[in-house]
Amino acid sequence: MPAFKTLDDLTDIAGKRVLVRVDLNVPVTDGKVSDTTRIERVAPTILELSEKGAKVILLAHFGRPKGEPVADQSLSLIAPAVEEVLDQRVAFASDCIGAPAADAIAKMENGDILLLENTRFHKGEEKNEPGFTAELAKNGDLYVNDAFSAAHRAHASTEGLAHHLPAYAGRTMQAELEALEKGLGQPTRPVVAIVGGAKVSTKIDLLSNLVTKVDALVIGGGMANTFIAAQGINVGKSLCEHDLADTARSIMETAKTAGCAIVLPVDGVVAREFKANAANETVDINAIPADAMMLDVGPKSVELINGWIGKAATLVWNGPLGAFEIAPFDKATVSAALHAAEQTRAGKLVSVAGGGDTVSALNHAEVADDFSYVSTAGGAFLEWMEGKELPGVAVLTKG
Ligand SMILES: Nc1ncnc2c1ncn2[C@@H]1O[C@H](COP(=O)(O)OP(=O)(O)OP(=O)(O)O)[C@@H](O)[C@H]1O
Ligand SMILES: O=C(O)[C@H](O)COP(=O)(O)O
Repeated sequence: MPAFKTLDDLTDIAGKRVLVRVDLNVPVTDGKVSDTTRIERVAPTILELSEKGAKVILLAHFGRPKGEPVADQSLSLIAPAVEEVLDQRVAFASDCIGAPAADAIAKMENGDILLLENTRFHKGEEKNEPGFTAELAKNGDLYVNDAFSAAHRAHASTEGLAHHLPAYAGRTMQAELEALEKGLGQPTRPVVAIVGGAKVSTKIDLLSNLVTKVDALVIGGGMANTFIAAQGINVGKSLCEHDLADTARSIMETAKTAGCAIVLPVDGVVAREFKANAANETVDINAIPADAMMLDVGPKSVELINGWIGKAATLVWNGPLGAFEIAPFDKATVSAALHAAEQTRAGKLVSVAGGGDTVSALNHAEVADDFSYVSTAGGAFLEWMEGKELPGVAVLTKG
């Protein structure tokens, strides 16, 4: 375990302004939070600080707004869900720096909770700009980072602030690292990783290292399309990063050298519209129509994937196999989740899954409680798995 200060070291904090970085990047459907797991996980830290009389000021990002305010990425949309989970009033400030933040903080009483607007509405956040970080730091006396799932980002609110204020790990940060170390510190082989989802460009690079650590890498979801296209197969209108074809090919080469099997879909469920119950058909991977998109892996692929889950002693999973939010494109994810849960219950598998939507998919399949461990982190979890130093964790250990 990294040596950092925790909430146990924060005793006399009544009246102190504590900036708490949390991850509120939660799944939203039709404007409503569809999975509150990430909020539930940070609730203990928020409530403990509030009970100790601190003024609890929440910092978070939501989506990828590129340094400009975007209405549907405002944290005001998430605030009601935070209030509901905490069962406490949560005030909201329309900016994370400047007068809106300062005014809202000035009104706080001891124990109050305030949520500041999306940190990514400012370019300085992702650039970890000293000027922006100093503006954020003005609003606090202490800094607590409880956003393990954003700890792979060296941003102002996840890394920079720890250089300005006395810094502490929150309860979830602590618990995630302990649980991952326990479950995956020395994994029993064979280790099978499933990587799917939609964040292709930010996750694909991680795979070249991951294939040297695991025995098989199953690629599904939007991630698979880039690999399929890299083999010269037409993926029609599927989510695909064609300019990452070389990266995909090089990952497959690295995997071959490392003796890691790469498992790609052999069939897919395609549709012309990205919506629930869209007309769909199951096709061979070589027969994706030019005007259609693959929204789920097909039944033959599911059989293949479940076979690999059956062979695994340890399963590491980030990213759904399809667009599980819209029926019937949840079938592959649900089937693999049920199989992994069954193997885990039978004591044959250590199953660790992580990621905002991945957790939501496991909840949808009603098996989250059957997995050995469910992390809130997706990208951060994969980077941890690679053995990479996470900037948001490393900075907390610097004293
Ligand atoms: N074939 C596909 N086409 C389009 N979208 C897909 C496809 N397969 C999965 N997805 C989408 O991927 C999204 C989840 O991907 P993502 O990489 O964000 O996973 P995650 O578990 O949330 O990880 P993280 O916590 O790192 O964000 C879901 O919204 C799902 O609809
Ligand atoms: O959802 C996540 O994995 C974290 O909140 C990080 O989000 P990001 O990939 O947009 O940095």
